[in-house]
Amino acid sequence: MSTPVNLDSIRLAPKVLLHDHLDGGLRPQTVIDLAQSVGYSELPHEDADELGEWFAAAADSGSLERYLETFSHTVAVMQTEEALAQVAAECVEDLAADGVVYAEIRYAPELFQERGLALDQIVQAVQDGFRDGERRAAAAGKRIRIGTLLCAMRQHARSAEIANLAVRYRDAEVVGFDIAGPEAGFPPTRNLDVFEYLRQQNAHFTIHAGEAFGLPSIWEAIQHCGAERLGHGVRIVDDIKVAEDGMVHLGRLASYVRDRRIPLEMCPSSNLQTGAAKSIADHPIGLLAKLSFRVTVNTDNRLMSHCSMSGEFAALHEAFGYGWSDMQWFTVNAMKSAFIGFDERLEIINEVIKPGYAALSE
Ligand SMILES: O=c1[nH]cnc2c1ncn2[C@@H]1O[C@H](CO)[C@@H](O)[C@H]1O
Ligand SMILES: [Zn+2]
Repeated sequence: MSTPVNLDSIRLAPKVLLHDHLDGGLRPQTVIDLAQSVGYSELPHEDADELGEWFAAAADSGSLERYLETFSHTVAVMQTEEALAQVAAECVEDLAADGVVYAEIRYAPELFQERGLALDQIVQAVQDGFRDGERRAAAAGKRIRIGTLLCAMRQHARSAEIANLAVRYRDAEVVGFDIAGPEAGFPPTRNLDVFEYLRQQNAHFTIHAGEAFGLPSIWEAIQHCGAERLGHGVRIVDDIKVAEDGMVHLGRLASYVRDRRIPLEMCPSSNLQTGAAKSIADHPIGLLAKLSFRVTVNTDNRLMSHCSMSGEFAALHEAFGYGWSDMQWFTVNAMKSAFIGFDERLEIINEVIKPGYAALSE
């Protein structure tokens, strides 16, 4: 008999996470502890529960720009190598405890130079933390692997440097590049030379697009920049018409995204907070999954959106009735879309994901 689907059983299912920000996933207590050790006194609360609630409420603003303001606190306490390594190791522990077996975690190295760290020191500290977290998870009986994505901030002008950093560390589990930050006013085409460089290096990249801004941003990300995946990409629904009789018509861009199997890194809870969707039940993920786009489910920022991979799956189960086979589909979609090698992806699908779901749905 199949295991009933609930938050506890979903935590046992193997899950794959492609879109999660390191500086958006700290434990509230760690924010407090690090603030104390680095002498940061601007936190709005000194109690972990209250601080956690504050982040979720402050990020619940209906605007991406205001959502992003909350990162000033997490970024402020991550300015030393020790802090970066601790946050990275705890991130892995938390994901492993939630049943995540493979995750790509992203962050922008340029944000952690307020106290003079060099970009290389930042990347090395985070990589050390991830390896430490993988070992701690293994000691607790959990198998997890972490790939790193380096982000450049759209509003800054350092993307060439960061892309170069990503390429230099690609043999040390930095698996790709991304651009993040406010979308309106900062089109991805500001970085065309950087994307050309990455393609010439045979390097992988995704782009935050179609979250706060619509189709032009998605079109530029794919057709001008050559993004392999879309961070969010929710607004692709603007190119899909569903008639009253249920007939669906895909515009040329939506057709291209579906035909080319371009992965959508969807983050339902985060989208409710930035105003990209009204409720989980209204979230375009339902339609896009039904139309067999290559949809993946992600957390974006576990602290700000007060969420987890299991929590996202549980919310989708409630809104759309998804069961184990749907969750396996999302998970295999994500694993196929990861930036690690084909043989490694296949191994995780066959050795971990399929047996994991088979055990739950038997
Ligand atoms: O959903 C998002 N859209 C755009 N930018 C984001 C989102 N979440 C986080 N960041 C930005 O990415 C930086 C690097 O991790 C964060 O500091 C935050 O400013
Ligand atoms: Zn994001």
